[in-house]
Amino acid sequence: MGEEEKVHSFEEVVKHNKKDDCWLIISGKVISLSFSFSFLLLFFFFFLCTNWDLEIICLFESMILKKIIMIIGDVSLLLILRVVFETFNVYDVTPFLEEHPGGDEIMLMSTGKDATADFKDIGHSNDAEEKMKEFYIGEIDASTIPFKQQTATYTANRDSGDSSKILLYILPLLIIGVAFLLRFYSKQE
Ligand code: HEM
Repeated sequence: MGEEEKVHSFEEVVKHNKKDDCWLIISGKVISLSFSFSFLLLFFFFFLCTNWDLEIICLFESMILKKIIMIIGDVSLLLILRVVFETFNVYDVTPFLEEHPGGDEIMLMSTGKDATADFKDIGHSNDAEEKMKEFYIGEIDASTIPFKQQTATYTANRDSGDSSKILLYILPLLIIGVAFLLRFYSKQE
């Protein structure tokens, strides 16, 4: 690894697209915790429902319904802290071009964009993933990725972002909707 590990801009990375200077962007996994405000709100909603004796929110007469609401509250507590694991790593593969079993041309074609899909589609072995580490020179600053690149070539990342958005916003709304339905029916009983 010739370079010092650092955060690179997208603009800088795409310039390294030649045989004697070749950098690749491949996403990797790091474990970090992120805080979900919507699940915190959800937890407080169910906490109040089950623990406070307020007439307006404590309308669940049935014990089974109360238990269900308590479980949903506990699950939302667990989801307040989310594990996020995606980072865009930069690799200086210049010294490896000649010896790459797939050839140098294919590597050069993967420069200037997110090469994660290219790398994964080949079905590289664990040894290849170990080898990658030798060429790691830092991460890419996500805010420097142009919008077009983010939508066109950062598909894998965008998809995982969409699914986490569904989990973060639609799921709490659905759960609250179900809670109100349960409350409505338990009132009628
Ligand atoms: C740091 C980046 C990369 C490293 C360290 C790497 C390493 C390797 C290694 C060790 C192999 C031998 C087979 C294996 O062990 O899986 C291989 C094969 C191959 N790689 Fe890569 N590779 C990298 C990036 C890429 C990229 C971006 C492409 C673009 C599509 C690519 C395409 C191929 C192909 C086509 C083969 C041949 C597969 C075969 O013949 O079955 N590689 N690579």
